[in-house]
Order: sequence, then C-alpha cells, then structure tokens
Amino acid sequence: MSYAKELQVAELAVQRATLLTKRVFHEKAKGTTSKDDKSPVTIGDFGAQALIINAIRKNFPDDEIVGEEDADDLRQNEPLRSQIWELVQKTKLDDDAAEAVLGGPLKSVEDMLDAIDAGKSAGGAKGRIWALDPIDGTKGFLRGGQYAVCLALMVDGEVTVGVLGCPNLPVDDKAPLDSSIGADQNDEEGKGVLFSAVLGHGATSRPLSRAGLQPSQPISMKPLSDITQATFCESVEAGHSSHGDQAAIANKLGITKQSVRMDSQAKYASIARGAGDLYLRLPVSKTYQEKIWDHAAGVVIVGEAGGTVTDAFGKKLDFSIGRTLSANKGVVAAPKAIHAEVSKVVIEVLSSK
Ligand SMILES: Nc1ncnc2c1ncn2[C@@H]1O[C@H](COP(=O)(O)OS(=O)(=O)O)[C@@H](OP(=O)(O)O)[C@H]1O
Ligand SMILES: [Mg+2]
Ligand SMILES: [Mg+2]
Ligand SMILES: [Mg+2]
Repeated sequence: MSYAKELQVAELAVQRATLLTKRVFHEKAKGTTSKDDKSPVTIGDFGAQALIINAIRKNFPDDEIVGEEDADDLRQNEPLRSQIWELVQKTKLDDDAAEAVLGGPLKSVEDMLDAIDAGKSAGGAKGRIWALDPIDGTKGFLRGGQYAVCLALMVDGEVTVGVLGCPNLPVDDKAPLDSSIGADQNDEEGKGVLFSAVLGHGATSRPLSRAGLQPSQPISMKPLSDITQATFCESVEAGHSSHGDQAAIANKLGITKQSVRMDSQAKYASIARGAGDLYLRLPVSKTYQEKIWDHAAGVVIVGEAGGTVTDAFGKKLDFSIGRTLSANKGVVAAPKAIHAEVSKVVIEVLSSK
C-alpha cells in the first residue's frame, strides 16, 4: 500500500504518545499552565508533541510539521521543562522493534525543545506537511473524559493519512454512546483505541497497546435509513460550538435522541465506526478560525469510513491555506447518503438567525 511507512510510523508514534498522556493523567501534578488565549496546556501536551515530532523527523527529515504547541514558555520555565524531559525519557513502547521503527530517543533537553518547536510550519498547499494535535480536548483530558492524540499527513494540501489515539474510548466499535462515555477514570479495562486511514484505502480500528501494533479491523459508518433515529455528537464546551444551533438542527431533522457530548476528535472516530451518526460543530464566534490539527485526521478517517465532511455551508474543508481552516466555518460530518439532507437543514437554520 502506498504510504505504508508513513502510516506505520504515525500509528506507533501516536500509540507511544498515548502512554505518556496516560501517565500524566494518573499523576497529581499535570503541570497545567494557561496559554495566551487562556486555554489549558499540560506537560502531557508538550511531551506528546516532542515524542511524535522526534519520530517524524527521524523517519522523514524533509517533511514539515504544523503542531499545536511550541516551546516558547518552556524555554523560560526550567521546572516545567525538567518535568517534561523526565516523562519523555521514560516513555517507551515495550517492543524493541517498534521503538526501532520510531528511530531512537531525543538526546537532550535542548533536542526536546527543538523538536517541539519543529511544529511551527506555516502549513500550505505544497509538499508533505504533518498536522499534529498532541492532546486534542485538553479540557476533556483534565476532567477524565474523552481526548485524542491526533496526527495526519497532508500531501499538496490534501489529507492523505490520519491517525487518532483515543485512550478513553471503548475498544468495542459498537459499544453504545452516551455523554458519560469514558468518564470512569478508574476503569481502564477494555478501553483505548487507535483509528487510522489512508486516502483511498479505507479506515481501521485496533486496540491501543503498550508495545507494538495490535491486529486491526475495518470500520465503516452505520447505514442510516431513518434520519430521525440518528445519534449526533457535539462538543462538551459550549464555547467551542453552538449547542443552541445544533439543537435547532436536530429538532428540524426530527431527531429525538439526546445529543452525545464528548471532547476531542473522538467524535469523528465515534461516527466513523458507526457508534454515532452525525457530528455537528456550528460556530459560536464570527472570528474564530478552526485549526487544521483539530480536524485533519478525523476528516480522512470519516471519509474513508463512508462519510462526508464539509463546513456549515456545504464547502469541503480546505487544509491547504495555512495553520487554520480560514476558508471554512464550522463542521458537518454525516454518512455520504444523508449529508446533503443534513447540510440543507444546517444552512436553513443558520440563515434564519
Ligand atoms: N472558540 C472556539 N471555537 C471552536 N473551537 C475552539 C475554540 N476555542 C478552542 N477551540 C478548539 O476546540 C478544541 C477542542 O474542542 P472539542 O470540540 O473537540 O472538545 S470540547 O468538547 O470543546 O472540549 C481545542 O483543541 P485542544 O486545544 O487541542 O483541546 C481548541 O483547538
Ligand atoms: Mg489546546
Ligand atoms: Mg485540539
Ligand atoms: Mg491540543
């Protein structure tokens, strides 16, 4: 398969990074600080970004990387960077062959800071660019809910490979969805899923492991003959998408089931494997631009599982412009066969405001 090496490196790198995030979750001090936009970032976000970028640079030294985090604050904060360095050094897969694929450890604190800062690419329409969200749904991560480690490769502006590590989703692709999903932090039994897709080659899921890759199985969206029976997913944070508009759309579609609220791209993963049906993310702010790392992996996984993803106005998401989806507003993800019907109602609801 084309992109087999990229896929393998991305899957192992994401799997290893989830070990680091899980370790951070179980530690009392998560090293949480606030970014300029007041959003939280933890030692887990920085550590996961360092490990993943190191693996990409070792294997594909000419590729560019758009990563959510940077090391500016860490360069001024010795205690925080020491904490991250300790974590990064001790996080390894229990499989020497898998570790060898990832290309060897970071050599020093400076090497780690440089790796984190290698995620500063401006993005764009030319060549090979990785989009990395080391912890998506940081607020979900902190409250013991859903979060995802997200990595995608874009080739000439098209998302081509996507991997999502979701440590708190049930392994069973058909496990019923509700908003408490993954909330029991003390029960890790049967949880942790790695989702992947390569453009034109389908989507898969497999259990996350502490060592090499487990066997995978194909996933696909649920065929939905009656839209009123749909389960729709939305953000937990009312500040990230409009719960009001989403409720109005669901109502107009005749959907009666309560929405499932979960943080992160676990929403894309959940509809891709047929546990849910729709993902609606309608904008709350006129000026906010969605970040490419919040969507790239999820979009190719849903697409390969038989879905269509557009913005709120039915336009394809354009990953080729830079670090943000500046040509788009909001997200509507649905099975191919019903996307047009959903999109029509989304446009009606938004234009009646
Ligand atoms: N105003 C606004 N509108 C839309 N999106 C925003 C906004 N502000 C932040 N963000 C991004 O939301 C990412 C997490 O959102 P999710 O919907 O996946 O999860 S959540 O339920 O809202 O926590 C979150 O990703 P992480 O920072 O990786 O957690 C942000 O990139
Ligand atoms: Mg963030
Ligand atoms: Mg994110
Ligand atoms: Mg993040």
